Amino acid sequence: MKPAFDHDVRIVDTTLRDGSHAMAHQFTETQVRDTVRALDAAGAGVIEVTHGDGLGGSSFNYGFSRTDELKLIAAARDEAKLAKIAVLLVPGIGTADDLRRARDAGADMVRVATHCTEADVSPQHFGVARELGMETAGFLMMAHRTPPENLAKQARIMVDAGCQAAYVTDSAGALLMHEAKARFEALVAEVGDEAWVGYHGHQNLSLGVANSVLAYESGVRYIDGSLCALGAGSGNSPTEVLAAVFDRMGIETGLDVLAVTSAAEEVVRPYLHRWPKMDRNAIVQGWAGVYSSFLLHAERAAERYKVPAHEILRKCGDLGLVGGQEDMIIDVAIGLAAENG
Ligand SMILES: CC[C@H](O)CC(=O)C(=O)O
Ligand SMILES: [Mn+2]
Repeated sequence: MKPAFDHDVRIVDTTLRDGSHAMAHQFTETQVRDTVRALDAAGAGVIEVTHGDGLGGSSFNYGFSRTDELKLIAAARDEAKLAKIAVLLVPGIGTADDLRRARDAGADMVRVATHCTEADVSPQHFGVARELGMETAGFLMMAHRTPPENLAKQARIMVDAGCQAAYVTDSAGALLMHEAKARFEALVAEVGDEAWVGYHGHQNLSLGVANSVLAYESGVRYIDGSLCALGAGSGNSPTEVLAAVFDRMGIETGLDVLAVTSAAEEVVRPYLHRWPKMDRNAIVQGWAGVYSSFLLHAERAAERYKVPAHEILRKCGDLGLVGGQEDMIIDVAIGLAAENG
């Protein structure tokens, strides 16, 4: 059953979840409160708050959070007058109990994320979410790595399990426009009568906003963005740009363009240590199809083993590494260091 929402398209802001990768998971409660307040006032419908790798992500493998994510979720719930609060859950990183705790802390929606060919690990979590009365969405990550017809079959598994919005998740920012469109159309044809279709883009090849327009034209109605593009790799489609572009197209997002640009400029920008950008490393991620959240891990390994980060990332692409294999980045760096003598 498709949840109702008030506008032509539901923009889901993930500054405080995907942006956690770019912030090395160091968000403070004050930053979260200020960002939620500004987004909520600007008309954001859904704001996602979690460790970058989802509930339970704070760990040696993915990076420790500065502030307990349940505290951040509760703070977000406290600040949001109208917006729903979403959390991300990767089965195996987060558990059903993590989801129950997030619900108690005030989360209204969960987005269950699996690799694009592994949707069959998600039904349990959709079941728990629906029992808890939460809205649901499903992320099919690294969507460039499987053909449109298979991605649609994976979306079908999620929707049959209780997912209300199945996402084409371009984790590597690798999808060219025709590739993205084929996936949008395949999902809309397969599940569009029962569920919404969503698009989550990364800007590694600078196509997040263009693909968002194509997504809308293909029938996609959940579209992700982040203020200042704050997200993994070169970041996500900037929420403030989506607001402006859809406004020019006459498509109602519920976002006030000037208020959301102020949220980006005056609230988020001052706390950025690095503004996500399309530098060599991020472009290689889009070109070679590498999971965007590998960026900081690869840069750290590059420093430690004295090999260029873009070479590490390219090798990760050649090896076909997927989310959850962050530890392999070290192996790759050690291997390259040995090869380079
Ligand atoms: C599970 C973490 C990951 O960052 C989810 C996501 O945003 C993506 O795959 O792009
Ligand atoms: Mn992402």
